[in-house]
Amino acid sequence: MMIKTHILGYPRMGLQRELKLALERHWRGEISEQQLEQAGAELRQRHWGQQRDAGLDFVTVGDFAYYDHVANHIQLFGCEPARFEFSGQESALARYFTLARGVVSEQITGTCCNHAHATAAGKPALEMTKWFDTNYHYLVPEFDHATAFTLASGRLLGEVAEARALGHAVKPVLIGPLTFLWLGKAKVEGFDRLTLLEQLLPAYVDLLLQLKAAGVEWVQVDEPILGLDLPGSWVLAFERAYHTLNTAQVSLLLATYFSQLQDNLSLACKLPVAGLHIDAVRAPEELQSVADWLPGHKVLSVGIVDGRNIWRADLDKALQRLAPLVERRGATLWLAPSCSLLHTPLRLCDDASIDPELRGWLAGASEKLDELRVLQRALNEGEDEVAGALLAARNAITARAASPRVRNPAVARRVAQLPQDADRRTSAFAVRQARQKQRFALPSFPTTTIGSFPQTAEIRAARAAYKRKELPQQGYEAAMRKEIAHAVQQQEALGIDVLVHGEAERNDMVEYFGEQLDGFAFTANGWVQSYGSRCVKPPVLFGDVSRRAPMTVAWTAHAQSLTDRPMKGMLTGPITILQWSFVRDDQARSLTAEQIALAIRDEVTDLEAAGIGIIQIDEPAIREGLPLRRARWDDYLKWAARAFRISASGVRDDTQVHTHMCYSEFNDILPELAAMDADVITIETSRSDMELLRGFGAFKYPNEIGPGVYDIHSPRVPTVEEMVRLMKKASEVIPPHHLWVNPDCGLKTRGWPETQSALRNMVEAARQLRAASA
Ligand SMILES: CN1c2c(nc(N)[nH]c2=O)NC[C@@H]1CNc1ccc(C(=O)N[C@@H](CCC(=O)N[C@@H](CCC(=O)N[C@@H](CCC(=O)O)C(=O)O)C(=O)O)C(=O)O)cc1
Ligand SMILES: N[C@@H](CCS)C(=O)O
Ligand SMILES: [Zn+2]
Repeated sequence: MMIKTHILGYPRMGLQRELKLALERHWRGEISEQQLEQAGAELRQRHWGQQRDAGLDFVTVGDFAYYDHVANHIQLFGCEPARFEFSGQESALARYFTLARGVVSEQITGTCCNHAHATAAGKPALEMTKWFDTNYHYLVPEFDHATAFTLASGRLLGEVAEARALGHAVKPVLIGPLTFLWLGKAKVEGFDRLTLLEQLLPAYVDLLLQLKAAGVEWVQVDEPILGLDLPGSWVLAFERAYHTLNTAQVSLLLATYFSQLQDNLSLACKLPVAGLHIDAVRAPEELQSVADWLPGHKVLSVGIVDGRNIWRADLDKALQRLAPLVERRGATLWLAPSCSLLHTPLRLCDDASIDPELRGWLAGASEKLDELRVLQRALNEGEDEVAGALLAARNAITARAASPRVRNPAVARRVAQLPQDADRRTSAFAVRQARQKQRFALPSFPTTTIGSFPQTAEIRAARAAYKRKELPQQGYEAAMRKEIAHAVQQQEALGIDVLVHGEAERNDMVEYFGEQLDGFAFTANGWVQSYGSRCVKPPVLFGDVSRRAPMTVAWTAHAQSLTDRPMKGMLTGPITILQWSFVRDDQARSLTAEQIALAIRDEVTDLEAAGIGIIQIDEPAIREGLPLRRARWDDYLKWAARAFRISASGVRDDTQVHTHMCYSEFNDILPELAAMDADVITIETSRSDMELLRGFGAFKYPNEIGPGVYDIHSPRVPTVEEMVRLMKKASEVIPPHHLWVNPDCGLKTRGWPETQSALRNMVEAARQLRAASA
């Protein structure tokens, strides 16, 4: 009996973000396609080597992407949207980057977010959206009646050959046909993309046959949508689809992850595939049922190591859970992380920013490979053979559980003693609104921005020099104050009503707060891809959270001292901090959220005491945190809204609380957004042409709203007319005296030239709206 190990996918960027650097150099024209391909090949080779060295039975091929793996499938199956009008002369890689980044017709110099969403005469990139409940964004395939599929790219087969030439046993990974169609978007209203399945399947069969001819035995086919509440027609389509794929006679490992199979469990077990992978971390309760239902000759791949978090695995517990399966299934049992390791940092064991004690509690992707190896050897050779490794893991788990660093009795007391009404403002919105109108005397259609201004190369370089200790603290702070003064001066010159300090001092909105809160640690190289070449370093939330000292007050008060206009304090909310961090798994997320909320509440009240009258608490990740299964929504939304209210409710009636949300659909959670009771909500709406606001109007959203009037993802400067048009559209569904005028989101990925021009037009649009409504 030999139990096998494998992974569903591995991080792509490299420890020093080598792929990001190579990509951005290529986009700037500094290195050729060939040089970029060379950098990609080196990373793949290194990462496959790590998988082999860890004793995995296969290396996984097809998880690598120069931008996004969904985009890879668009090329693989030849369904690049016709609207890009490729001439046929472009290289495949050039077309790929055009899909990903669009074509900007008006080239404006300055930093760019690397992704052009909407351009007037250029070609908008494919839309980006969240990959299930992660902070990874994929490129959305576009489907219509004319979409056709064919096996069009040799890249995957090329990578398979590359890995085999290096002597690896290879298991390619594909997104399954149903998940691929589900993730796409119908370009024509009413078009049912499921109708494309029959045409898509032959392309998959073609590919599987070629993989087989290339010597491949197993292919992993990811169908994570089996963990969603699917319409009946999609559920029914699975059987048909997999009967067709089975004709290629390759062993298929159907991979599900992130959620519970529930109603789809027996379907997943019955499909004509050779094996099934399940996420035993997110759905531990289903392991037994799957083991019962899955025929004994099929492989059961158990996702036993958490692929979504960075805690060292409890190997004793894992072995206990696996023991009955080993007895029953023997060699048809495989072990794996719960999902692709794309969502974890590559390596943490030697990260210089984390102290050795804490480091011993963590496992990045490469350490998770080692955990799999220990489990495999314990089961195949006996626990004695890995007694040392098991003991080390046990000691780490015990040390973490017993560590005084994890518990702070003062935090526990404060949470326990929190009055029930700590999440309520003193007065109802109407009373607050009247007091705030009196205090700020803002014009109708007041203008503001969402917080960040361009993170220029100079800002990043100053921070890098400060971190390397080449620039003393004083020098760094002086440089940031200069940036703030510049931002204030720009906004005053433009005539914006409510100013922001610009967030120059923040590396990332979540990492910045994590660095300043007790209970968090932060990494030097714990990068995780967010989209394309953009990465984040999620902080590690390991213990009870509390605020050591005010975090933003000095910067905000300084900014306020430079202007007579209201300066908006800028904070990140508890749910977004929770969602974009690696969070402790030893207590409920709701409790952790409450602790963060209290820390933010202290900052809010300190800002108020420092004379800041308007405070924004960003919650862009509130929707992303929604459980994938609807039955679990209510519980989450209840505690998430309460955590937000706790953070926001310590202030007077005449202090105005804003919140901001982006990257999401909100219409299905409007009552809960209203229950957050922010005085003003600014939201991303321009890409939906204000359609998103219809829901807010129909629901009679009670408080004030700033619907974004322009998409900040593009350097394109919006015209006054189009912003006036959007606001007029907004006025049809929202009472005009409730409306604010602002961009969709922060401007950190933009350059100053286009920012100035866009905001100038935005202020002029507000002026025209006021004149028209006077
Ligand atoms: C709003 N979004 C965010 C999400 N998640 C977050 N955690 N934060 C977000 O803001 N999710 C949804 C969206 C979209 N996602 C992103 C994610 C990432 C970026 C982005 O621009 N990332 C930057 C890295 C940001 C950062 O941490 N910067 C640091 C380090 C800068 C650096 O690379 N320094 C160099 C030296 C530079 C020099 O010398 O000039 C170095 O250390 O080598 C900092 O500012 O200090 C990225 O580049 O990927 C955007 C949207
Ligand atoms: N205040 C943040 C919100 C991003 S969602 C910013 O402006 O970048
Ligand atoms: Zn935003």
